[in-house]
Amino acid sequence: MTESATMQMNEPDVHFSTRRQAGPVILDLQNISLSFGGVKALTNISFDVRQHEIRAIIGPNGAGKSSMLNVINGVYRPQQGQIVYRGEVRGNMDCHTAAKSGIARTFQNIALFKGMTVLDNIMTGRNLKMKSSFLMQALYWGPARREEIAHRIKAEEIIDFLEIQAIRKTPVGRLPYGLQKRVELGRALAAEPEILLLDEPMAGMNVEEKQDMCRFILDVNDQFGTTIVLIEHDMGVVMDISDRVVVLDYGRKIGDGTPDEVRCNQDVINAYLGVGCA
Ligand SMILES: Nc1ncnc2c1ncn2[C@@H]1O[C@H](COP(=O)(O)OP(=O)(O)OP(=O)(O)O)[C@@H](O)[C@H]1O
Repeated sequence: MTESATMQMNEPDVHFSTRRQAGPVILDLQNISLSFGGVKALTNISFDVRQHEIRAIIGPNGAGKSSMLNVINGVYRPQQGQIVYRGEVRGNMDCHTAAKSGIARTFQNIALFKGMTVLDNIMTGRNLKMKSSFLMQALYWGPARREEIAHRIKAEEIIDFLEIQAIRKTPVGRLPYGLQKRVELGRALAAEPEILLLDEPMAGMNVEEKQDMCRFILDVNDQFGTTIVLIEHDMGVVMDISDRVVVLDYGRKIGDGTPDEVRCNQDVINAYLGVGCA
């Protein structure tokens, strides 16, 4: 554990302008730079995420938001900088290890098994929690059977929580887009993550679907205590549900603060928002 990280973990709770009580820093991104050949996707980006907060990443197309999520969940390895997670400097971590350590995510384009039912898709989110060997699972024998039942109960709890009982046996490919997004959230929740990364959870949704998704995100945060990092282009949603917002533009950080602070930041207005806070 680094000295600075230790100090951060011991910091008292912080109360943001909105309703939540945020805890100590759980994730600290320090001077992250990432390039793809000559393309600089991220340049010297630093920001932190506190336990139990909802942290938004916003910015124009190509700003580096998805790349940042991919750095956090180990898909991309930055050429520079370091990540401190739960007080420890994280070495080279692949996405499997990141998932095992409590980081789950959803994707900009839905990544579900379209031919499988809602229940089976959510069950795939339990894979990392399964302890039985492949052989025991194949034979569906003894402990494997008991384990499978326990995982199914957990999946059913998530289905109840997300109010999708009526479609639990429906193949995902037959569902409207908004419900598919909800199932994808369910699959991520099935891993019981400590940090949930949501890449444009409201994209392509109508107003009613967005309201539902907002409610579920707030409920996940509130009832499970899950820390949430989300990318979203709907500024009404971002300003409404986030505790703090980090703003990227051309791979650089141009703003960081509460929704009110970011809304009134002239660099952010010029690069992205267009209109001020007056
Ligand atoms: N795998 C990759 N290979 C090469 N270039 C990439 C790769 N991934 C991202 N980039 C480039 O990095 C930059 C940042 O892209 P990124 O997708 O992170 O932005 P974004 O803010 O998420 O954009 P959007 O809002 O459009 O999803 C862009 O110039 C993009 O073309």
